[in-house]
Amino acid sequence: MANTKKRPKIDKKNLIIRRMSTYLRTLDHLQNKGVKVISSADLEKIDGVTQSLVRRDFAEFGSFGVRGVGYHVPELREQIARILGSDRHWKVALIGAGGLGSVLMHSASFKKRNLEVVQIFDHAGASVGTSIEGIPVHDIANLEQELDASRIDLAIIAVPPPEVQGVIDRLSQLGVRGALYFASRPVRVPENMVVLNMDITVELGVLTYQLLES
Ligand SMILES: NC(=O)c1ccc[n+]([C@@H]2O[C@H](COP(=O)([O-])OP(=O)(O)OC[C@H]3O[C@@H](n4cnc5c(N)ncnc54)[C@H](O)[C@@H]3O)[C@@H](O)[C@H]2O)c1
Repeated sequence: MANTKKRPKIDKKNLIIRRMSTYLRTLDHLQNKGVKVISSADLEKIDGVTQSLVRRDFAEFGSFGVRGVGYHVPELREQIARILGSDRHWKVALIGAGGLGSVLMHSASFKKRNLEVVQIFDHAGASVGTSIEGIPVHDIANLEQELDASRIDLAIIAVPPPEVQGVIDRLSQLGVRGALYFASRPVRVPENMVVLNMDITVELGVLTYQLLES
């Protein structure tokens, strides 16, 4: 039997932060190109949102921009960076220095958001004893002895899927408050942590939902 239940609109409040992060990426790009002022119409063209949604998103956090003039790029960039916490310095532990971990270490993404990897852990026998971008790779067996929980704000977890939960639980015990992992599987999130997942299968589900709606 066909499901007649109304399908909720996808733009729920929890997506605002995600869009704010997207606007910040755009503003970085515009600032690098020397653009000084933009309108919500410009953001609409670049980020695929409506002008009214841009304005509503900003209104959640205060009043930005000047009516009839638009948004001053450096100022708006600074305001959004402050909202997202990207204006402060975050210390990161990278767990898993294989293919993805190495790519992330060499990418500009961390620097763009003021993230600094200060410790790296992997399995003995893999890259332990080497260093990436000048950061030595430590043995995950010694995590409890060597992870400096007072210095680490969050962890990036790039280990094989079956290993992710164990790593999250150990980080939680050590008092690490946040983690991002990439495996395509759910995890139990400890109460003292914020855990996010980047998974292409999830994004594809969101995309196909939106295609059904459009
Ligand atoms: N979301 C995506 O689009 C995407 C893309 C690529 C990979 N991934 C996921 O990212 C993760 C890493 O993938 P990869 O290609 O870098 O794999 P990889 O096998 O190249 O690297 C994994 C690394 O983790 C280390 N490791 C294994 N168990 C560990 C543990 N308990 N503690 C610390 N280190 C450990 C291994 O020694 C290895 O160096 C996987 O979960 C994979 O599914 C996701």
